[in-house]
Amino acid sequence: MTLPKSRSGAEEALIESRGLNIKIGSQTILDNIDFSIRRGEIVTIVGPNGSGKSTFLRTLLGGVRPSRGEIRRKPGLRLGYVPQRLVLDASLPITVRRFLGLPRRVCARAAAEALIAAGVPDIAQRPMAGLSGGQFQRVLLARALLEKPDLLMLDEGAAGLDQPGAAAFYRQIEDVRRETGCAVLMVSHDLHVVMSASDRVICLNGHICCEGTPEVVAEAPVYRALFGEGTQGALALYRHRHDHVHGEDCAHEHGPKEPEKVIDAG
Ligand SMILES: Nc1ncnc2c1ncn2[C@@H]1O[C@H](COP(=O)(O)OP(=O)(O)OP(=O)(O)O)[C@@H](O)[C@H]1O
Repeated sequence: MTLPKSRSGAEEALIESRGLNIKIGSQTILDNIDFSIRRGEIVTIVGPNGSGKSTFLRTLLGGVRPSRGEIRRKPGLRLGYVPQRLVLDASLPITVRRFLGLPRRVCARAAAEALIAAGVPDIAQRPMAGLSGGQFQRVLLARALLEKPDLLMLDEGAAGLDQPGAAAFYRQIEDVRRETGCAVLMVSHDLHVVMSASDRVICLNGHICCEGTPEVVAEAPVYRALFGEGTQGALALYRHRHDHVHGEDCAHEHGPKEPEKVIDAG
């Protein structure tokens, strides 16, 4: 389905979901997800393991069919996707340049530009098997940028990188956003970085627990219940026992009713 033209003149969402419900077998993975993202926004989804983050991205990408609700895309929307993990056969003798041309051939110039935009201009002739974790992630980013995406989606794009590596990766994402104007939707566990690099954060746990600016979400009791206190920027992820009760309007409450101490996110 495509988005209708905006009557208000406000910028249309690139993609949005309304009342989205995803079931796999008899298990409800996601329920009642209302979401939208606009050009130039950086939105991060946080949530404990198994909370439905990847499933949500896959649903937006069209790989998972909603059981209920709808997804609407701006006509002609171009998506770029950096997957959570990609395992290449280490014995496969493939260079970065060749990898970027799979499964669709790309010209040398486009490949070079994508590598520059991803911050690794000099590695085109390097074997994929010899790349560091950070370089590998940037090649995946370059591959997503080849699509010239309106919306770049990253599923834990900085997974496996150390803190400085992850911070540098997210700075690169911000550069890409600034230079191309694309929107960015990312799943991340790097909460300390996320909190500084996002315009908006969505805390997911099968449903949207809270959302808003990083400052607002960091103060929300439900977020604190999920993620606890930070220790030198490395916040522990706790498996969430869903023991909080939402008020009628709490699912989309932007912030706590009473101010609380902001956790140390950084
Ligand atoms: N293809 C599938 N078949 C069965 N169950 C699935 C499938 N895909 C996801 N699930 C289940 O859906 C739930 C959400 O999984 P998902 O990968 O979306 O969570 P996540 O928040 O991205 O987790 P993580 O942080 O560990 O990557 C999990 O309970 C998972 O086991």
